[in-house]
Amino acid sequence: MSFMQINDLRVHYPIRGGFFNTVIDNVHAVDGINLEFEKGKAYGLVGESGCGKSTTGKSIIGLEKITSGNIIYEGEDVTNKRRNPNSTFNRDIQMIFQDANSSLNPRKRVQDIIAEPIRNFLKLTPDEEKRKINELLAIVGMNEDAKVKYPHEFSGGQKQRIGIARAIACNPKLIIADEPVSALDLSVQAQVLNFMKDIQEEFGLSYLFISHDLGVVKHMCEHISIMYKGRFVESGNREDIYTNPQHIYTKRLLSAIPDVNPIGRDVRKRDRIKVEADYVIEHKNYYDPNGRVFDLKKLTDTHFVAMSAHEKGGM
Ligand SMILES: Nc1ncnc2c1ncn2[C@@H]1O[C@H](COP(=O)(O)OP(=O)(O)OP(=O)(O)O)[C@@H](O)[C@H]1O
Repeated sequence: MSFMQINDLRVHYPIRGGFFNTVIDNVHAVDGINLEFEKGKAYGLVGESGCGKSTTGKSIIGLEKITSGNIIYEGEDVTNKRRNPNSTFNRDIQMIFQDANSSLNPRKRVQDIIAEPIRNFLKLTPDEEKRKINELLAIVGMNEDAKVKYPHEFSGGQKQRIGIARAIACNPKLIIADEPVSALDLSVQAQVLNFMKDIQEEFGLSYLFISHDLGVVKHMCEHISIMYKGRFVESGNREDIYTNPQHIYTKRLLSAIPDVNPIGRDVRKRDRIKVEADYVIEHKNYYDPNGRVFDLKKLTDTHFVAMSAHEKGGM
């Protein structure tokens, strides 16, 4: 049973121009996506730069204005209530960002950064608040000494842990993690990801994990949506997406993952090209009205959009 549903979400940014600076067009950053969140599950959002991943995350939490669509949280339409700082929705849905530097106030000590949501939502006594902050620091594997320090005194991985401590302070249901590890060294990435998995299990958290890295998403998420130009071209569970991708764009993303095992690399590459080619031949009639079989290399963005629209029954 899902606790939150995102229905036909669209976020369009106006493009202004001309002498009177009027709206001449719109960027369809998010263009009709649907998502459902169940307790304790991790959902991945993958796609190349500019496809609309961050806009999706930010619009869910209320940092971007929604053009149309709605967000239903625990049975209630919260689309126009997301910005209310004291709402249950604001407490239960938290976000962590790629750049921990800019999401932690450099002028505040760690204890005040972590205390922010606690003061807003939990109304604890000063002693209870201290205990809570110590507890949270212990959960994210940090020493109590960290409390009186400022963000610049920590490494990237530690800053991300502080951001996570703040995010989990009020027992959220969902954490939207926008590229949380891509600014970190590989070894630190693994530590933070594993730690995020641990707290997911411990607290029954759900994640919306935004990344351009299919390897990271495979490690973290059981359900994955592949995004292209503001739409989902394919959604499914991890096994389906990685072993039996249906959409050519997914196949292309997967084939772009560097293959670390040299044995059989050429065979795998040939197999991938063959599945792409089969797909193209099978679907040639709707993206090529003349019935021509396209050369894979000549496929353009327009074809991908046409294919995804067709798969949704739109063409
Ligand atoms: N405030 C804005 N005004 C106008 N266009 C915007 C705005 N924010 C984002 N866009 C555009 O919306 C599209 C989606 O941007 P978004 O940041 O969501 O992509 P993304 O998939 O998260 O990319 P990346 O992985 O590079 O962060 C892009 O074309 C971007 O240029």
